Amino acid sequence: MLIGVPKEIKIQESRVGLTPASVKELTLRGHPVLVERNAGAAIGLSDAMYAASGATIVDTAREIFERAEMIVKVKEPQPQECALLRAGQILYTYLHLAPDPAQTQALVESGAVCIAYETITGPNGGLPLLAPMSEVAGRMAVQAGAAHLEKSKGGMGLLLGGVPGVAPGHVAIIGAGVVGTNALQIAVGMGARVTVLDKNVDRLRQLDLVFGNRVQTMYSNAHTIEEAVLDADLVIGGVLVPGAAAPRLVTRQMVAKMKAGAVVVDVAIDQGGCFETSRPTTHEHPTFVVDGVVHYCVANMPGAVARTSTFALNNATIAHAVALADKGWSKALQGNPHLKNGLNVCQGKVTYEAVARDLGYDYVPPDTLLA
Ligand SMILES: NC(=O)C1=CN([C@@H]2O[C@H](COP(=O)(O)OP(=O)(O)OC[C@H]3O[C@@H](n4cnc5c(N)ncnc54)[C@H](O)[C@@H]3O)[C@@H](O)[C@H]2O)C=CC1
Ligand SMILES: CC(=O)C(=O)O
Ligand SMILES: [Mg+2]
Repeated sequence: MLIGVPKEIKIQESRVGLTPASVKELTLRGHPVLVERNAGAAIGLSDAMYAASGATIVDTAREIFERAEMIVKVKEPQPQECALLRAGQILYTYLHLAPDPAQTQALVESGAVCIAYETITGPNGGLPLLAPMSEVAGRMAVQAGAAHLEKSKGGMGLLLGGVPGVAPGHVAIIGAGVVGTNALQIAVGMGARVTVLDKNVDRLRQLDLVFGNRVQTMYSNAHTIEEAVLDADLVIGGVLVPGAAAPRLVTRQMVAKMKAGAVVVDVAIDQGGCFETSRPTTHEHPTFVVDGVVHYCVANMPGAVARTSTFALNNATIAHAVALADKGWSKALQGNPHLKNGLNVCQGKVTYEAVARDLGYDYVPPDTLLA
């Protein structure tokens, strides 16, 4: 199968869909790979490294989209990329469709076979192709939050870990999944006081066993969320209902009552965000202020540490890329129910139930499209 890797074009996005090592996995199995010139140059992955792994370097994304049978990317296709997709072509990347009707419409119209990293499941549960980026974003969330608590960034002028004789800041983390757990690790490491909320009590139990009295665990409901958010200096949103738009758990009224100069980092923004006041921002302009509260809502946080993120992502994506290339999409999906859960749009149909429900499409089960 001919595979294509265009250079990412989202603002300040330097990750790349395949590393040279991943390219080699594919070329060694007889699958030719086209890589756009300079696709990995910004993170030290040169065209020469790709060529040494057997890739052919091509000058334009247009040529890659025209020729490749499978496109491997990182971020959701931007409008000019959607316009280049072809019927029957495989698109293997993050999509985050539920909060993005325009992209969904474009993918439906393309007729392409669109497999979303973020809804592929794992044999032990969880979302193994989302997890590495959630690890990155969860760790970064505390870093970003701490930086924006500084006066020069609009915050209240608070050092998260405190100093001897002065109390540390309070970090409230909503969602105790991969983002939440990684944020918690860093916040505890920095010496902050930490509260973590989730609806999944088993998850809270596990964190309690590991972190003991260094974190306070709370069952998540409207009451506990309000209590935690109003007392917090930094609130991190990391909730997820897989594939669906994020629940708006922190209301505009709660934000209005937060401390002046507090910071919220809405990691769940790529699924629409869990603060009513959130809207997506970019690494170029990462924050805005509502009612005196600094909002950091960057939808591609791992793009800021693109080198680490690219290697971590490829560790999780390459096995399915190889299966898709070896078997073709239909056989690969028939042979693996977890990969099948990644199919969001296929040949003009919406094949992921939560996306169909949130955006008002008819849901077509993937099995009806597998030959
Ligand atoms: N902005 C960015 O750059 C990035 C964003 N993300 C996003 O972060 C979000 C979280 O991802 P993961 O941690 O991997 O998901 P996860 O599935 O590991 O964890 C989500 C947690 O949210 C909890 N949850 C669901 N409803 C809740 C509620 N009402 N109250 C409290 N907790 C609730 C679940 O029980 C689960 O423990 C996703 O939307 C993901 O796409 C991930 C990576 C990068
Ligand atoms: C998960 C995601 O959206 C990202 O890594 O940008
Ligand atoms: Mg994102």
